[in-house]
Amino acid sequence: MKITQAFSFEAAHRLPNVPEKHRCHRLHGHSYRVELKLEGPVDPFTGFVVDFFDIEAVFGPLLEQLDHQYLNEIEGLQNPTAENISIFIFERIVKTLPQLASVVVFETPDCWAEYNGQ
Ligand SMILES: Nc1nc2c(c(=O)[nH]1)N=C([C@H](O)[C@H](O)COP(=O)(O)OP(=O)(O)OP(=O)(O)O)CN2
Ligand SMILES: [Zn+2]
Repeated sequence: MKITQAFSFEAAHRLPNVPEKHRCHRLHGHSYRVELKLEGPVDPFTGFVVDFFDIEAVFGPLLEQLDHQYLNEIEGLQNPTAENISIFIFERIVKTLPQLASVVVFETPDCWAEYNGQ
């Protein structure tokens, strides 16, 4: 069974490794959407793969570190592409949420990256 919980945060960033004339080289912001996708068996008693409240409890503190921040200043996010943000989140929560199958980070409704650990 697969379950997904979605979150959102606002943040500023710039992409330091694109050419100067690339518009994302300049400081700008996004309303990010994060989807945490989990996979595992349904517990026959609770009916849950994982309680959504437990997912929120694990991800909440990390979400707070990202929300309304300049992402480039966060250790490990010096090049905050959607790809690198999804890796950053996955690596920090997978040990506590072993059912985590992938992390999807939407920069815009049309552009996103999904990381499943490889
Ligand atoms: N593979 C990736 N490509 C790009 C990334 C990324 O993370 N991974 N990021 C960017 C910039 O962050 C850029 O800001 C993307 O957002 P935006 O310019 O707002 O996107 P749109 O082209 O959809 O904006 P419109 O104004 O709606 O045209 C670039 N590439
Ligand atoms: Zn951007």
